This record gives sequence, structure tokens and C-alpha cells, in this order.
Amino acid sequence: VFTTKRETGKTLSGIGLALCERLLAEDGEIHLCLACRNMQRAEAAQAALLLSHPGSDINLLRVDVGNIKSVIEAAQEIMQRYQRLDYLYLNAGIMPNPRINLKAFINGLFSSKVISMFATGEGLLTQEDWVTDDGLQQVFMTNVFGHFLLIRGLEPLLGQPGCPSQVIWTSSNNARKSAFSLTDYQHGHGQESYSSSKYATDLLSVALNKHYNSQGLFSSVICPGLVLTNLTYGILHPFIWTLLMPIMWLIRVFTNSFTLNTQNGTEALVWLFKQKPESLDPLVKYHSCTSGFGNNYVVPRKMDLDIETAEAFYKKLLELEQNTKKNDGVTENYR
Ligand SMILES: NC(=O)C1=CN([C@@H]2O[C@H](COP(=O)(O)OP(=O)(O)OC[C@H]3O[C@@H](n4cnc5c(N)ncnc54)[C@H](OP(=O)(O)O)[C@@H]3O)[C@@H](O)[C@H]2O)C=CC1
Ligand SMILES: CC(C)CCC[C@@H](C)[C@H]1CC[C@H]2C3=C(CC[C@]12C)[C@@]1(C)CCC(=O)[C@@H](C)[C@@H]1CC3
Repeated sequence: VFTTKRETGKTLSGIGLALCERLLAEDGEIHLCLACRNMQRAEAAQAALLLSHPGSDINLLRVDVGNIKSVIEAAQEIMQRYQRLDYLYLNAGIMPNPRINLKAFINGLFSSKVISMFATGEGLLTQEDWVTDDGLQQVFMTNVFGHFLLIRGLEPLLGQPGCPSQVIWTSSNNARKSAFSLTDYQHGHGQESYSSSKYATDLLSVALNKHYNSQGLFSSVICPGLVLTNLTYGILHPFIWTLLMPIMWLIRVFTNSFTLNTQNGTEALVWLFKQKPESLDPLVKYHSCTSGFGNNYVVPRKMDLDIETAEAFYKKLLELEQNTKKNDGVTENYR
């Protein structure tokens, strides 16, 4: 999470940890707060960051964004600890039990869409999802709604007179309009909960800008590209990814989205850290890219969405939030 001069890392490894390393290298004065569900791993991340950046201010906070009560308590704790948040990086995300659709992959290899298939993974993956104790779909809760509740709980700290705040979501190239439906926005009836949740993230960011820009809160979405982390190790074994490395370097020549390592993947996150939030386009996703020669850069791309759908989705989230409050946050089925 974040504070006075800067940031939040919701994760302790992967892209979140690399982001913290890079932010500390950018600005040694920042106050970091890592909001994590596993305190042992959080402490390990804190120790690693202190080793490379001795003396920096790095705090920890326990939060499970997959659990309503935990998010509400975390927001209250942050309200007590800080007066202001400059950056809120919403990075936690899951893709449970991913399965590759081999037929779609082989067909894709011989189609004209082969490059876009590698860049987006469109149609190649299915996931399992389940219902949480709060009665919500787990992927939706973790990737979208938990973060939304956190933002709502932290509203007073986000965007104060003369001092804008940035909310930065780790979305994905895999966000897909056809995987998302307003009538099943939690994706309880499909097998592409990840794609759906990332599309929902993009919609939500657009709606947040509409409702909060006037009070100094600015929301952006990024895609880190394909990065080898625990998330992708759930798709293929790390050893297989290592074997595929030469092929992936080759693919990178044709699609700049194979960033592959966490340092490259954080490019857009760090770039946003240095931007004036007012200058950003709310309808654009910022992509971390790596060229065939290994150079990093950021590419803005218009998102495939409309403001009316974003607004309708936002209303549904507000209703869901109301229900969670009515039911005291736990055990009822809110869908
Ligand atoms: N890797 C990739 O190719 C891509 C990743 N992304 C996105 O990047 C983000 C980071 O993923 P990445 O670093 O790759 O993967 P990791 O699995 O390494 O990181 C995910 C992080 O999210 C945390 N997390 C998961 N569930 C919860 C929860 N309920 N409460 C709190 N924290 C939680 C995990 O914590 P813990 O350590 O306890 O498991 C972990 O640190 C995700 O949003 C992902 O969707 C987007 C596009 C591509
Ligand atoms: C590279 C190899 C020769 C074969 C690997 C095939 C697939 C397992 C990958 C091809 C494109 C990949 C991809 C993702 C996962 C693995 C692939 C489908 C993501 C969906 C992972 C999570 C994301 O958020 C996306 C940005 C990735 C898009 C590309």
C-alpha cells in the first residue's frame, strides 16, 4: 500500500517485489507499505528490500484481498497509520488452476492471429474458480472487488487539496470484452474468470476516473506483459519455461509483450510513478514492452471498452458494497 511520498506493493514476490525494488531505487525518500496476506513472506520481502536499500522506510500490513473483513480491517489500520496516500498499487492477482487449450494453441500457431495469440493468450487458457466464505467468486473478489473495497475504505486519504493520488492497477493483455458480462460480472458461469476479472479492472478504472478525478484521485491500468512468476509457473512448470526461453526470446522479436522478467514487467508501473496523473488518458492501458534487443519502453494503447458499460459495472459494485455492509461483510451470499 503506500503513504506520504509514495506507494503500495500488494505482493511480496513477483512483479510486486520488483516494483518495490525499482521504486526505492528511483526515490530513497519514499515510505513503502507492503500489504500482504502472508506475513512470513512479507517479512522476507522487507528484509530483502532493506538489504538492497538500507535505512529505507518499509512497513508491513496484513491483508487478504480475497476476504471482505480483512480488507475492511486493513483499510481502518491504514487510516490510523497515515495521513495521506500518494500511490496505491493494486497488484495482487490470481489465476487458479489454469489449463492450456492445446487445440486452440495449435490452430492459433497456423493462423494469421499468431502474434496476437502470443501477446494476449486469448482463448488459450481456462481456469477453475470457487465461491469464497463471503459468497463471492474468488477470482472476482481477489482481482477486483477486494481492491475496490480497499479504495472505498481509503477514500479520505486518496486525493487531497493540491495533492493528487494515483491508483495503479496491474491489469493484463488478457482482459477480454467477450469474457465479461454485466449480468455475470463475477464470472460464476464461465471458465475465463481471469480474462473477465482483468476486463472488469479496466472498466472500473475508467469509472473511478469519472467519479473521483474532481477530488484528486486518478486511476490507471497497466499490463506488465508475459512475466515468469508464480502465476505463470501455475500454467507450465518452471523447468519447461526455462527450456522454452530461446523460443520466447525469438517470439519477443515479433511481439514486444514478452517482457519475461519482473524487472522488465514493472516498466509501466515505474513510468506511471513519474507521471503527472492529470496528464494521463483514462481510456488508455499502459503496456510494459521489451524489444528483441532487451530494451524496455512503455506503449499506451486505447482500451476496447465503452464508458456506459464502465458506469453500469460501477453501479453494480456499489450495490454489492451496500449488500456487504448490510450483511456485515461475511457468510451471506451476495451474488
Ligand atoms: N505474470 C504475468 O505474466 C502477468 C501478471 N499480471 C498480473 O500481475 C499481478 C502480479 O502477478 P505476478 O507477480 O505475476 O504473480 P505472483 O503470483 O508472483 O504475485 C501475485 C501476488 O498476489 C498476492 N495475492 C494473491 N492473492 C492475494 C490475496 N487474497 N490477498 C493478498 N495478496 C494476494 C500473492 O501473495 P502470496 O505471495 O501470498 O501468494 C502474490 O504476492 C497480478 O495481478 C497478475 O494478474 C498481469 C499480466 C501478466
Ligand atoms: C511460448 C511458448 C512457445 C508456448 C507457451 C504457450 C502458452 C502457455 C503461452 C502463450 C502466450 C502466454 C500468455 C499468458 C500465459 C501463457 C501463454 C498463454 C498470459 C495469459 C499470462 C497472464 C497474463 O496476464 C497475460 C498478459 C499473458 C498473455 C500471454
